[in-house]
Amino acid sequence: MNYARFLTAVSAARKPSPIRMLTELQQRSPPSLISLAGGAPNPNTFPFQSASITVRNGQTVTFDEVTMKRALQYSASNGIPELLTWMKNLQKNLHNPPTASYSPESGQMEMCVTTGSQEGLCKVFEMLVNPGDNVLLDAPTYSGTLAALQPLGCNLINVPSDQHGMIPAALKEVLSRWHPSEVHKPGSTAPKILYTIPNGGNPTGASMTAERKKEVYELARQYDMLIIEDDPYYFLQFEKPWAPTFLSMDVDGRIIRTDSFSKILSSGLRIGFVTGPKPLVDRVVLHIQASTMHTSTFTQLMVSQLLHSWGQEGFLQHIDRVIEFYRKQRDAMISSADKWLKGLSEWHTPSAGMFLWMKLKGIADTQQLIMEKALEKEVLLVPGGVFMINSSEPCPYVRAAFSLSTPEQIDEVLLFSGKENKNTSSS
Ligand SMILES: Cc1ncc(COP(=O)(O)O)c(CNc2cc3ccccc3n(O)c2=O)c1O
Repeated sequence: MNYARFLTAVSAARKPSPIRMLTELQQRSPPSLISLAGGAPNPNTFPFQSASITVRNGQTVTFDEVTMKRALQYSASNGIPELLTWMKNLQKNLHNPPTASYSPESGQMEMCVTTGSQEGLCKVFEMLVNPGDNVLLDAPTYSGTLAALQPLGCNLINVPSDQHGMIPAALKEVLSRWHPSEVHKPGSTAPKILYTIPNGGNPTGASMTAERKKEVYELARQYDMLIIEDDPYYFLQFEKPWAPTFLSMDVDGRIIRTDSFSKILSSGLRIGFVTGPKPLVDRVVLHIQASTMHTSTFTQLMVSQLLHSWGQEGFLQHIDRVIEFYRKQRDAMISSADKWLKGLSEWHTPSAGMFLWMKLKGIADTQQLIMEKALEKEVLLVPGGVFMINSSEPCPYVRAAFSLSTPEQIDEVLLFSGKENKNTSSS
């Protein structure tokens, strides 16, 4: 893979921060090292002394005075070593990426910690997307992705999808405007990246089949595209075996995967990961060096201590409990939709994630219904327009999240939606 062709001029111009390199050198050195280098503050001046966090299973995550001083100090831009190592072992165990054994220049699997996968997405887009670039994605899509991509001045091209994710034949049709042999020609406008949410899609709840992933991957090979696999709902797949990921089939080193702990450990701790070819992940880290410097050391250490005490088995047992919770929530929402919205609305039952994507019949655009009538009744849903590439286009869909409300509250909202739908479509 020639990774240079994918980089923006800004990303290509990034250089290692000398001061960050010194900090990381110091942190890798024995305590006997006397450093007058780093401008790190003296942790003895910090007011925080120790911490003990109670875990629901009765364990505690403890920061004694020595650990607390480390937790409150600067750390490496790519993430604290013990968390990175733990996550790399998990990725290898779950996805067995072909790139794990590649040489660095050939796209060896590399990872970095990011402040939520949102930071990872934002930095990956800013690394790859120039104004005027054609970018492929399946809309409707996560509004945070649109918020990160659209200001870059790129041209978003929608690839049709359905409840099983992106449709490979549709992707082939979109790509037929270009010839594979011409994508490397100077001035070629062929798309270089494709973005998708393969499991429990936001907002549609769609999950991509393994077969479709293989076909999409082969088309990415033909046209030498990178695939951004944004997968925060991977651990919220209700049925096993979990779908094979693009990372698991990445023989070329063309997958950039973003993972998140937000839906399984904590959304407020802001812990995400970018996994991808070393030449590209290293560029994201250079951007982190010059922006946030690193994700909070405190939260990384807190999560790392928990994960090391759980081990992968304990982590996956926790995931099973989380899946059971969201499966019950999903079932409650579907049961209420069947009761109150049959004939008035259309939907597909999601097999992962936390969203139900409903088309309200007889309503051209849900914006007014949601933002005025629903709010009057103290009901909040998301009008589907916010997930579309052109948010001003009328959209008959709403996104309903089954993550926070109780089954009783979900039933109340869908009862309201049914009544409103009847009134609106009969008026
Ligand atoms: C597909 C996809 N990719 C990346 C992210 C970012 O997750 P991170 O790891 O926490 O940074 C997300 C998070 N999605 C949402 C977040 C959110 C936060 C406050 C309020 C509302 C929110 N709604 O509605 C969301 O959908 C996502 O769905």
